[in-house]
Amino acid sequence: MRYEIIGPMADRFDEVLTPAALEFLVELDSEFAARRVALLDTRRARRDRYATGQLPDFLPETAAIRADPTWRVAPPAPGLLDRRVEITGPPDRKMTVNALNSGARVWLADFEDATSPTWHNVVSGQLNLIDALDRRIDFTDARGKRYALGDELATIVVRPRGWHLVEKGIAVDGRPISASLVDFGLYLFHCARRQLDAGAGPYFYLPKLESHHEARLWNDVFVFAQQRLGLPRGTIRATTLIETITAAFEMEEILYELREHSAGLNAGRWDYIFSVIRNFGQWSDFVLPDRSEVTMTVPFMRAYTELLVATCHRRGAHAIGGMAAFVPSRDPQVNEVALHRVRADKRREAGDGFDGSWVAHPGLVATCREEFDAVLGERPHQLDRLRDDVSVAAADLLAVDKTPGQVTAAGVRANIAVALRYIDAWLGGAGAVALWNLMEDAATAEIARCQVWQWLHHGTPLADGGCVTDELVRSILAQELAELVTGRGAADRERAERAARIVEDTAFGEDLPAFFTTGAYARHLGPGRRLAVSAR
Ligand SMILES: CC(=O)SCCNC(=O)CCNC(=O)[C@H](O)C(C)(C)COP(=O)(O)OP(=O)(O)OC[C@H]1O[C@@H](n2cnc3c(N)ncnc32)[C@H](O)[C@@H]1OP(=O)(O)O
Ligand SMILES: O=CC(=O)O
Ligand SMILES: [Mg+2]
Repeated sequence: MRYEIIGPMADRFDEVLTPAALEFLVELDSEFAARRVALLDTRRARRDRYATGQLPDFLPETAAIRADPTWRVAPPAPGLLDRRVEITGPPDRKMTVNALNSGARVWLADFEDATSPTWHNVVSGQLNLIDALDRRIDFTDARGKRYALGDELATIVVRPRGWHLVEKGIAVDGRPISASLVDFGLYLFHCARRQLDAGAGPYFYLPKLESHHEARLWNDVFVFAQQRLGLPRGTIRATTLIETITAAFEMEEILYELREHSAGLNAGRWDYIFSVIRNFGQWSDFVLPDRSEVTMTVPFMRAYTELLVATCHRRGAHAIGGMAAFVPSRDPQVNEVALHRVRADKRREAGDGFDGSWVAHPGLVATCREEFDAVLGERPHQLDRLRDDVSVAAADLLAVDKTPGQVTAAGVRANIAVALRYIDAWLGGAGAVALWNLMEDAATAEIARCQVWQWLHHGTPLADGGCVTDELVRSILAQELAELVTGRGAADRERAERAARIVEDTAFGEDLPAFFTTGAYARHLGPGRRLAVSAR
């Protein structure tokens, strides 16, 4: 197999893209590429079945795994025992320093939802991780502000991109390589030994899995990679995000597949909501109200998080909470509301038995810590809280029609505005942005554009009169675009127009594309030379 670097080489990229590291990626690709493609086909077939009215259920063929009370996941690895606060964010240079110094126990260095997968972001993110581990990342910015690592740093956990994405910057035999394998492989290759020398290990978060077969693929990747790099089996640890409705039916099986390498499960709420719409959006009893109304306390979300905690603790695995989207604001009143909402979210999670949770911003670390301290005290986790009281049936996970709330004209406009502005930022290289005091990333933007599609598809009535029509959404998009481009130069205006076309293509059409990122990446991001990329 022959590899080729398609992306341009910038300063120090050769330290990441070494011949040995690239050979390792090629080995991973040749071993696992075909299985990845087959699993993506299975995803499509499953979605097609849901389109004909079938609904998911717990799997009969894995009942024995669920019924067997004896198995447990591996004990927590060094640096992952106490995870009461985890901060997330893209591994850009400044945020790497800020996240590691934030006081959180863990930093999720994110190549997925929070990163726009430009070639520069992908390679420089890896470089920043190497530099952070070598303590070579200190710098002074243009304003003269100095960034330097402190003494107490968060444990690094890397989230590679999901199985659906490819990386055009590296071609193997003329085709783009799996983005998951690039992010995982480069980090493991360069940083596993560095992490072990520092008393931790190579740790990962696994995003957007849809089944235990996909967990098995990751486990096989881990076994192969450890053997190839001479790392003892079980060195790698991975927390799996349960952020698709189909994975919620296979939580126990996912832990089982990864049990030698598992570090628990995380309730990835935003992608979870997105996956419900993606899979069942065409059914009228799955129409959701305004995005702001789909909170963690509505019945189908509550069922999923309760099941997640109970499942994890039965198997000795950490249960990690999700992301409240409110970010601090410079406006004191807005800030007070944001902190209050984040506190309520973390209090509920700690009370429900989660062992820790996520924050999006350093200004939220203390709030999350206080709520978990109040429940955990000196204990590093609450794995002993078995939640035998929890009983969740398939119908509870699918009780989307019990979600209270309405669809309003303001909700339609908010979704269009968020989708447009987020995609515009993403095309510009920013994978996470604060919009109207909320953190927006690929997962939250996917909800926004899918809800528009869903409401259009159903001609959903609006609480304030009228209903969602093609005319309405197009006129809102035109207004929002006009507002966005006001005062912009030609290049930025053109980028916003491209973003608007992506919104049209992925939210206003007959069919609902599974992800906006796949098609938008194929057409608009990544290195200049075009490789054939299918928008799966
Ligand atoms: C659905 C999911 O998957 S959730 C997980 C994925 N999403 C994320 O990880 C989003 C993470 N959060 C962020 O990216 C940011 O907080 C944003 C984009 C939402 C807001 O960032 P900003 O607009 O820079 O916020 P703000 O101006 O308040 O930041 C203040 C300081 O905190 C830093 N900061 C903010 N968020 C983070 C973070 N998550 N990690 C590290 N540093 C951060 C900023 O860099 C800035 O640093 P400076 O004072 O040295 O310049
Ligand atoms: O990745 C997290 C989510 O909520 O999506
Ligand atoms: Mg997600």
